Amino acid sequence: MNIRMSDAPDRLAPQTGNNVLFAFSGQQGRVVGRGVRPASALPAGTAATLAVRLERAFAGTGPQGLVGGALAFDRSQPDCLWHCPATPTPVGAATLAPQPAHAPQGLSVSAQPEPATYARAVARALQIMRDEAGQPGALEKIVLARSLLVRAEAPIRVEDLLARLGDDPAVTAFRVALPARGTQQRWLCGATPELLLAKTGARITSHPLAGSARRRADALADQQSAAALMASDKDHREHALVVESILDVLSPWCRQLGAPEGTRLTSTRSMWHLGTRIEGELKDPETSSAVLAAHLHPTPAVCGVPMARANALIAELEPFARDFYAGAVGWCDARGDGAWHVAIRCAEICGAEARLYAGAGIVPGSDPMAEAAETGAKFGAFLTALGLPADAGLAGVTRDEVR
Ligand SMILES: C=C(O[C@@H]1C=C(C(=O)O)C=C[C@H]1O)C(=O)O
Repeated sequence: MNIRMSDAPDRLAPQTGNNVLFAFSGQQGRVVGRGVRPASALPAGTAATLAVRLERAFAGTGPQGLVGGALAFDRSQPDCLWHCPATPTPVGAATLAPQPAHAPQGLSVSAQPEPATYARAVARALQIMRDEAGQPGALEKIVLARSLLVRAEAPIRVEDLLARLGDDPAVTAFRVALPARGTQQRWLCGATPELLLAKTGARITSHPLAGSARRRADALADQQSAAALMASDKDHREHALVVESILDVLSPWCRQLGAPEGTRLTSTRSMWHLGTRIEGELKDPETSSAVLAAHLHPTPAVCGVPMARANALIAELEPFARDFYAGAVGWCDARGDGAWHVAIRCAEICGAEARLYAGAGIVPGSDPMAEAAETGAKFGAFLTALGLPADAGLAGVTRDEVR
């Protein structure tokens, strides 16, 4: 499908009140859902009840509504979806177009955990892989994340952040209102390069990424970094597990499915990735993109193989709950057409605090401190949007890996 920005329809869903509940801007189009909190919330639930909840929501408001929001990383945790009954309004009334964006002031950054602690968790996962190798159900891949807590002097303005994050044409900038914490409004806000699933009619597309290298300011060094990634056996193994899993999950839903272009290099302003575009045709074009996204996630790009084993170890090895990080964010209309993205390169914003997350896939052959450096590089785009140095996430990573 791959809608070019110029062809992509703008969808605005303003109705009751003008509070933005979700907004997306990228190659899949520009979508803004507005409504009133908490009245516009879809009853929360998990993937098991999503199809029924969507049907009920759209039955109540006719074909013009939009549902959008976030699916939690942990499949047993409730989603956070908003239903915006739409009345078409002229495009331009609400935009995500770049605007003067003011960077937050007086920022402090603390790593949680420190890179060395993160590297020890990676080493532990690698030991488990060695111990289990060859056994049925052995751990083959796990994605471990770390976090940066950024504190500002005053509440962080998500609309300013979004304008800055959307500056890279390779990403989809997003913000999704999350359930409030006490009286504080919470947002998940980010710039994801990874398409989990988009659907138009019977056509579906997924563009998984796995296997990463930091981009370099020097053109030659940048090309060398890309070439090394394309030649890396470890990164191709890490990537292949994701593609296989997505093909396995989608194939029962599809009359045709494939990855005609194979695996290629893809890039954002700060990272190189291995990516594979997957295209398919649904048996039933009425199947909602939200339902398919809920079945697909979390893919081994953010969790691991086998999924349940990796999920349990993530809870044990990471010192924080992922909540909506590494879940899915997106939107769909009454026909189920829409786009869902992997919720990465993002942060939870609550008042004057931003909690940033970044993870890296671990397979046999991974090097713990190199993975800490990779996560450090993945913070770069968000840190830049906050007005911080892109390499602030590399503090505490040993010198060799930062070169
Ligand atoms: C988990 C993240 O990114 C994922 C992991 C990748 C990797 O391990 O190479 C690459 C892209 C994403 O699928 C993240 O950015 O937090």
